[in-house]
Amino acid sequence: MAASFSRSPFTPLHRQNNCKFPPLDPIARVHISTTGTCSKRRCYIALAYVPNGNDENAKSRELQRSLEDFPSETLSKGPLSSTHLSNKLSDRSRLRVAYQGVHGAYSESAAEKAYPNCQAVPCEQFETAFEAVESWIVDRAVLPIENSLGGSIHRNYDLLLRHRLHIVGEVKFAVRHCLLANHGVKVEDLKRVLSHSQALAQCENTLTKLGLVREAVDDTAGAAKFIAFHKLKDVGAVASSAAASIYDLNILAQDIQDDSYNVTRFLMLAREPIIPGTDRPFKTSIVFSLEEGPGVLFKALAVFALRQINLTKIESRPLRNQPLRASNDTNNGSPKYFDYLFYVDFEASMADQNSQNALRHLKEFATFLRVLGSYPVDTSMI
Ligand SMILES: O=C(O)C(=O)C[C@]1(C(=O)O)C=C[C@@H](O)C=C1
Repeated sequence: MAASFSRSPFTPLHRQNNCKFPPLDPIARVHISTTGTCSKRRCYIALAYVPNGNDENAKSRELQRSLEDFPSETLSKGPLSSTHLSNKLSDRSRLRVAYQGVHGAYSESAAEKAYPNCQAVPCEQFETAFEAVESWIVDRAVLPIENSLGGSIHRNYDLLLRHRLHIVGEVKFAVRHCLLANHGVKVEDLKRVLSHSQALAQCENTLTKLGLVREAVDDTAGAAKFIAFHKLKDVGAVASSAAASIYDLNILAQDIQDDSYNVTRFLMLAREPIIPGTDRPFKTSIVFSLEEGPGVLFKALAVFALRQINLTKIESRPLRNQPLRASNDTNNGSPKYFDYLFYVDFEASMADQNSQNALRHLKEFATFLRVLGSYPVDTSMI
């Protein structure tokens, strides 16, 4: 039987016709529906924060978003005003932090590391976490952006651009994977293994040696929950030791990641940027696009090199919704180029004159430039 995990951003897993997944945890699991038709208990959220950008404005104006399984204190018969919402937020002593996955996911632990004593709020998809912050349902989101073994989480790069949240911090989290199975199941009984695609990639060598068929699902803890609920005897899960105890599974093998140093970097996202400082090491994340032409990327990176600004990450992503561009010597049959967005992290604060000069220089020839955030570097030892 193939695990049927939800791919639709708004369909709760347990509502899928062919999935007998258990009901979701009692703790708020945020489902934001654009149609507003799927909620048991519904609360209408007036979006107090209207992001810039025409698309987003249009979407925000719809205003009616249903929220399922949201704590009753925030449910109201009529639409909530922004005043209601901000009062609710200020009443609360604990920061509400959205993460993707279910209880026991690494992202939950990262959220708790980033914001100790927070109330971690599980979300089905990355996009749901972005929307939960934008619509004031939660205060922050903590989402993975890259891993030392598996590389970039491209989806979150794309969502950073599509949404208007600000990066206000980063947190690095050591990921130690276990092979989990139901009690009484031995390694040799296993035929398949479920986990998040990143987790499967991080355990490539071990899983290949064991000859297990890999199946990607939404998150590691969700995989553990699934095999436990269905009492599967020939399917294992790659997840944390915390997930093993939460879902009462046996740990067949520990530290199965390909390298003992397996670190995921998470971004902390908020509606408002923080004021960049110079009192401690800061990092700045930007995204830009360039004209096509020889040496243009070289020129863009030189604005940092010339000022001795160290780059820590560069990622390119396709520029969506933009037709392919023809080369300069346009004639029929001439080559067409893909357009790219370049995401760059550099080690400097936006409060530094040096950074401001670099970005002013880049703006002279970039076709698009946005600062995603300037935030303290996570210098904690892993
Ligand atoms: O599935 C989880 O437990 C997650 O928190 C997601 C996630 C990811 O998206 O990369 C987070 C950390 C690990 O790298 C593996 C998976």
